[in-house]
Amino acid sequence: MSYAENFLVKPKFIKNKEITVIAAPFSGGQPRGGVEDGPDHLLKAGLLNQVRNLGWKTVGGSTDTGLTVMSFTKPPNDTDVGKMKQPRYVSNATQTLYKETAKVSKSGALSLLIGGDHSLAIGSVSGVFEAHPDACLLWIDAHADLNTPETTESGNLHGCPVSFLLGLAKSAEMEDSVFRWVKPCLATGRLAYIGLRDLDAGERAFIREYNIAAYTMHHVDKFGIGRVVEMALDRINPDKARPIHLSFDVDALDPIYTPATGTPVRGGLTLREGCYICEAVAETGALVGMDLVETNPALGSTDQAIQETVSAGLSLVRCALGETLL
Ligand SMILES: NC(=[NH2+])NCCC[C@H](N)C(=O)O
Ligand SMILES: [Mn+2]
Ligand SMILES: [Mn+2]
Repeated sequence: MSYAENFLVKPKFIKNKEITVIAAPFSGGQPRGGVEDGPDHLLKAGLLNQVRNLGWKTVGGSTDTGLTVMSFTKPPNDTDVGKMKQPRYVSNATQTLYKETAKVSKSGALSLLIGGDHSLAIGSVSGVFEAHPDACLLWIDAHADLNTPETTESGNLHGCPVSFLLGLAKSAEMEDSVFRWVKPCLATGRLAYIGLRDLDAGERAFIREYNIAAYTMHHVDKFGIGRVVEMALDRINPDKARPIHLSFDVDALDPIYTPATGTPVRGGLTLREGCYICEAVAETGALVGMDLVETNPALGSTDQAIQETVSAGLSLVRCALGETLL
């Protein structure tokens, strides 16, 4: 038995332990420069080889090395639509990503998105759910990213992807807008959050109204991460039959571990708690898609801060792919 075969994750919905990495150097969903360099840092730190060393076959991608590096161009005259900032840029980018991700997922491989800001999840989740329509979504984040074009206070679209996926935006802004292509693919009962600690008023109202499974840092303290993950998965995947998409915003972790990110919030998950979530998902064998987003190397105050953020991100990916299973 080879060293790689020794890793025990047994993917239920993925062909031959195949994976394609999609690098999306995109920052249009928020105002801070640098998050577009996240993928490059993660790749230079050895992401592809680390994935391969866990027995995954990196397949497909534009260069047939299992990696697709996307490129995005800013459309001219991208004026605000309602409160939404850079709506055409985000719509074009996420639509392109959606098509790429759907292709990967339909090929039977696991789709791993490295970002880039969290607006990208409009595309990655749409693409994964096209191939796996019965999937559920675990969203690990300090934020709910559940604002609609009406409720957003900042206008930054990285604060809105979940509302698009759920189809919560009701206004004409959505119907006539550049985001017409987004088909709501997610039901409120298939979404769970872990790590929340910075919610806007509109987001809190939606969580209550739709009874969304939302575990804040308070719940993590109260029940411990083990129970929280169990409760979250019981809510969205009670029969354990559904594929799982894991969308991980590095700001879910405490800024002690991931300082180089655009909207850090103190009082977050420890690195071990973040890894535990990923390990618990790996254990199910049901992972079909993962996003690792919001690594912004430009916001690390020292080289060490950047390096720690990148290596924490890599740990999360490896744990989700089975590194620590015995
Ligand atoms: N993906 C993120 N880091 N999102 C932060 C969102 C912050 C805030 N709730 C907003 O809508 O602007
Ligand atoms: Mn966040
Ligand atoms: Mn986020």
